[in-house]
Amino acid sequence: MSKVMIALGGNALGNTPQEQLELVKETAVPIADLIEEGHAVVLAHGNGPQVGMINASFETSSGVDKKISEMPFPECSAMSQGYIGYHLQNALSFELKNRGINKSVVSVVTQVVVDEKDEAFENPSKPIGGFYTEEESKRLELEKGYKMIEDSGRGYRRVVPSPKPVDIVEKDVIKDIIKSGHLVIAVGGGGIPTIQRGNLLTGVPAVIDKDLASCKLGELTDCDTLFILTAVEKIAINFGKPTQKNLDKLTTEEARKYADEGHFAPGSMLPKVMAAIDFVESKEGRKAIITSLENAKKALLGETGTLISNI
Ligand SMILES: Nc1ncnc2c1ncn2[C@@H]1O[C@H](COP(=O)(O)OP(=O)(O)O)[C@@H](O)[C@H]1O
Ligand SMILES: NC(=O)OP(=O)(O)O
Repeated sequence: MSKVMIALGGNALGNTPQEQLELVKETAVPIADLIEEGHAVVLAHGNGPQVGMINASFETSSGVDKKISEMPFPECSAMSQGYIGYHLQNALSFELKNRGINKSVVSVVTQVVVDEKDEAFENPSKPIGGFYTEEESKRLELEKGYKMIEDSGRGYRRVVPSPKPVDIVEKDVIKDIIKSGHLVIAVGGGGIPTIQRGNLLTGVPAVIDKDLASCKLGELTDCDTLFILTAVEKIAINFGKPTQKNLDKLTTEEARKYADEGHFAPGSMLPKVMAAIDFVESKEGRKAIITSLENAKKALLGETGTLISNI
């Protein structure tokens, strides 16, 4: 049995709180399957759509009603961890109880240390919030000073800095929860990005990539498998072209070569592949699997998904 660090992608959560509350019931099933089979699981999730929505809502409301204040970005990250964690806890507890599995599910509001000199602060690249037309995007750039980019043919989105995770502040308590046999949800949305000066931790306006933060948490909690669950069953070269070829297995050297050749889109698949490479190379014997949520069980048995491994 393995110890699995799961990074849950956007399709596990949907785009609105109402959609999310329904979707997490399905999301809980493959996760409970893994637990039922005896695997130890640590769970992380994204927050791009959610943190963007929370921040934009406060900005808009505070412009209309002066009794509503603007919400600083790190607090928006904390709120996103809170409500996503609440939905996941609720759905997972239900699914586990129905199977007679006696485990509590708990979310840890997680702060992740970043380097204040990380060059990502000068180069916003992480898409958040909803999708806009080109016209709306130009207006948002002018009116709100947002930086907007076109996101993989899906429309325009706001981008914010995405520094690399350096350390996880709550790592010891997360390890204790795992040791106690309960299910922990941590580094939600990549964690709240935090600058550390001595004992003082200060949140900063940014969004850490959840796949990179999951890689860091998987290393710190000594997981043997990093499981990146997204919308595709396998990763591909020549993605979206007539020559697309899905990949079953690749070494970190092959993965790096394909990444250098530009096969993985920067705002979406590239960070997943980079997180997988980092995780596999962090300790001999570690492996990473990228697949879809519904294929999680089969992928862990080696029947589908893309396996990144040097064994
Ligand atoms: N080479 C590739 N192989 C497979 N999928 C790719 C590739 N390049 C880009 N993608 C896209 O990346 C998406 C996953 O990224 P994203 O939607 O940002 O992830 P998340 O599930 O974490 O929200 C896939 O659904 C697919 O559309
Ligand atoms: N924080 C983060 O990586 O979120 P998404 O996976 O939703 O982009």
